Amino acid sequence: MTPGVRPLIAGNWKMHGTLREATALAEAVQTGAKPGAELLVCPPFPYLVPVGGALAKGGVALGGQDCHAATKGAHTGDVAAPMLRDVGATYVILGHSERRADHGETDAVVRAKAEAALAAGLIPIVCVGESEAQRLAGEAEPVVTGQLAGSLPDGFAAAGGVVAYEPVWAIGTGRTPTEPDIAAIHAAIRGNLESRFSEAGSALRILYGGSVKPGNAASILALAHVDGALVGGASLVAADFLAIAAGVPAAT
Ligand SMILES: O=C[C@H](O)COP(=O)(O)O
Repeated sequence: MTPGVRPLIAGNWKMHGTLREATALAEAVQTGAKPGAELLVCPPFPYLVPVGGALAKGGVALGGQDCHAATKGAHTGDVAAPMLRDVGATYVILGHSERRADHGETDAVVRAKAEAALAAGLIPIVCVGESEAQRLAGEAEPVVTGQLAGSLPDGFAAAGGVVAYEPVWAIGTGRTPTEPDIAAIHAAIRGNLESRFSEAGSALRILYGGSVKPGNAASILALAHVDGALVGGASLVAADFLAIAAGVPAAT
């Protein structure tokens, strides 16, 4: 955890759930939210408005899982950043490895989307992370710093942008890097952010994602430069998501 930085626990619901399940989950998260970490949920697009309604009492932020780089136009099936802002989202996840893999999103595409998010007043959560082959080849750090260089727009730090480190091989697998390995990559990300954005880079939040569960969250969140978590599967169960948030070190 970075001193003085409010941690962020973000739930990426991916392509899961029904309308009824989404609103019930949002209500349960809001009811159980405790002071401490900032909480964020990112439902599928069709559920943004009802989930936003379920969160109307405040205390839990709403985010999208992607946006287009353009503000409007002939882009069938896509959603523009101003539309997300219009329905109450304040964050948007960008460059998730599933988007990079399923939709061929390059660093340049992610950067363009992040610029659109910033222009719309959304805080981008830009995801980076190495494949298993890259880790085994000892390339995790250069892969991640290369993705940062290509994906982060210049206005990222001024807007309080968030980086999420998600090793691709740890997503949904129940496997995680060792804590020293997580700490090493987060330290490298911090160094990269400071070298590009100077002092502002010291306060940006760096989330860890990849098989975060109630049982491993507290020790991961206690690591230096781990300022929260991007949670997939465990964010679909309110009790688990809230237990992860409860693992944030008390001193922060
Ligand atoms: O965005 C979230 C990540 O992809 C992590 O997913 P997971 O917690 O199911 O491993």
